[in-house]
Amino acid sequence: MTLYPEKQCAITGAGQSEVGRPSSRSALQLTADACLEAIADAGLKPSDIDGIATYPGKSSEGGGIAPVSPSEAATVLGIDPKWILASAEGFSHMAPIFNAITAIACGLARHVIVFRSVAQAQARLKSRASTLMTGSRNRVDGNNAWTVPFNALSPINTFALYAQAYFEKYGANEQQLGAIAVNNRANAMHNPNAVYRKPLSLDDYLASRVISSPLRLFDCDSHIDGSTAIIVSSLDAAKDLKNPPLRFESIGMSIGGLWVGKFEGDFTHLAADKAGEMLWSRTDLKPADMDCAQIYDGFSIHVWMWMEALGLVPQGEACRFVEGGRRIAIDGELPLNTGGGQLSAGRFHGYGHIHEATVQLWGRGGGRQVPDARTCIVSNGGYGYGAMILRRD
Ligand SMILES: CC(=O)SCCNC(=O)CCNC(=O)[C@H](O)C(C)(C)COP(=O)(O)OP(=O)(O)OC[C@H]1O[C@@H](n2cnc3c(N)ncnc32)[C@H](O)[C@@H]1OP(=O)(O)O
Repeated sequence: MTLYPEKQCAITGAGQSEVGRPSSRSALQLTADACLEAIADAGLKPSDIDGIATYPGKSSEGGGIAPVSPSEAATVLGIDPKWILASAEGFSHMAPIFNAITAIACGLARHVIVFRSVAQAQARLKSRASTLMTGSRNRVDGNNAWTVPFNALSPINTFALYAQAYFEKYGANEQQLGAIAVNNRANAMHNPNAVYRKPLSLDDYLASRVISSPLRLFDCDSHIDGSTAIIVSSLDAAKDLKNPPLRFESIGMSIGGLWVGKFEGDFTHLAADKAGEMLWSRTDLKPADMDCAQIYDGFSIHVWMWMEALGLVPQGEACRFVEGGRRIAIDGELPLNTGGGQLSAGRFHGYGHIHEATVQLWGRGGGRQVPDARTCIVSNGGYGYGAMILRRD
């Protein structure tokens, strides 16, 4: 019999700090704000939390990408966790959540707090180079050795290649890509925590500066300071809490394929399709059963590639599906990135998407609420890949 650890777990609380460009609060203060809000949202006390995890763990490289460790957070929260995940690299930014699920299913914890903090806006004030792939170093290694020597100093240079290849293979155009940015911004206007809330038209998009052809300013996510936290609880422990549990219906993960591997030389795919295959193999639900979708958007092109990898649309069809924005709007057939995504709400490394899934499933979306949303698919990552389906019964 197949065991599905995720089906024994649920999200029971969520919190998000203020989001700044930059914030006047330190990364640790922002983390405490988000975590305390999530704990209170679940109807728990800090002493109830017995596990803690973050992505990717504290980084000594600076750049504000991983400014707070689980032990620092545990200290300011006054919690005494029995299960701690100090470094969670691997299959995407969802790695600490999937690890928390495993720990809970094994009986090592009942309520795990998972947080993601970023201080990239503060870091950029100190050094414009801080968010380049080289950081402040003059040597690179690992995966960056495949790109940096060819002058691809920022992820945008890599993903611009993907966008160009997609345009050429599937006959897509910039108006279709612009539909992602315009849709996200329309939704962000109803999200008080989004960093960009000024109206954005397709003409504004087309008039914006090209950063790395064909990607423009509004195709890029934006560096921020902030923190998001969720509480992952055992289903058993979730039953008597404040919020209806948001069950993990299924999870999927994969890694590889960006630099070398299956799709080497094919810039129209991500290896995210393996995460999609795993996701759908663990549920009876189908893509058409999704009430909304929070799809990773480090750059707008990620959305097309993720939609196809998850089977939400056939390969090569995402560009036409999103065109004009009607089908992906809040009242469309697949409401997409309902909180503004990273393009308009800020670069939370996918944790904004997870937070927005909880907003929708708990009916907290106000002007951006999808009526009676009960299922939400969330995807995360552009180098390693994670996906999940959350549902409210
Ligand atoms: C797997 C992955 O996730 S890969 C994705 C990785 N993501 C990235 O690498 C981040 C990509 N984004 C960037 O590098 C930067 O945002 C850039 C290059 C697009 C823009 O940076 P800069 O040219 O330095 O612009 P700068 O940050 O000075 O901003 C100037 C103004 O432009 C506007 N602006 C900047 N970035 C954005 C954006 N992404 N969206 C909308 N408006 C923006 C804002 O009005 C900003 O003013 P503000 O600071 O008051 O908000």
